[in-house]
Amino acid sequence: MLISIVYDSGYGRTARQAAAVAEGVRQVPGADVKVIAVADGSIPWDRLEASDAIIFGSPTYNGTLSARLKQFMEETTGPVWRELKWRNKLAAGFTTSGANNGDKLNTLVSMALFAAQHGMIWVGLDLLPGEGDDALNRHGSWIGAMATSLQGEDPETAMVAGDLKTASYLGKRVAELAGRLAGK
Ligand SMILES: Cc1cc2nc3c(=O)[nH]c(=O)nc-3n(C[C@H](O)[C@H](O)[C@H](O)COP(=O)(O)O)c2cc1C
Repeated sequence: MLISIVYDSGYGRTARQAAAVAEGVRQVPGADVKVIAVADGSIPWDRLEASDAIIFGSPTYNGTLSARLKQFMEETTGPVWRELKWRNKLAAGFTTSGANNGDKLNTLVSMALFAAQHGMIWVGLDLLPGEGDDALNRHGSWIGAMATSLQGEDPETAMVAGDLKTASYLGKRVAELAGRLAGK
């Protein structure tokens, strides 16, 4: 099955989270993942239409999606939404913020609502809250994968191990469910 990850990242942290999601997808036999940075310009609409699942990622800026991910969402209106081309695809989301809370729930809610408006099927996390920096789902989020980056550090060291594991877990979960839906 085809899994696409569409994300934005101003300073490289969400890009690391996106890479972790992709690594999780790759753990599932038969999963083909493409990572698409909206900042790269042209959106591969055909690939997205062919995808079984699309996973959205954004930094939390001002308590919501980055402007570039929002721009991408608005651009789907003509080529995708008018014909509900993404109907019944799986969707999921991830975000990183600077503060532990940082209002990042709102970012994931915005993604889930966007997916609902496209007739997509939202996949959250099935992980009980974990404790400690190495733990899966240390933020106790059900709606999607959250990360809190260490401010003032390079992207290579800014991400917390448990948050990257959680991102990978989400990617694997989406790929496994996409496989089940496809009867594989
Ligand atoms: C314009 C802007 C707005 C931000 N707003 C928030 C916010 O509302 N809450 C928060 O916790 N962090 C906020 N941050 C911090 C970023 O979420 C954090 O640095 C994140 O890791 C950036 O991800 P990126 O490297 O993928 O851009 C903001 C950063 C910027 C540049």
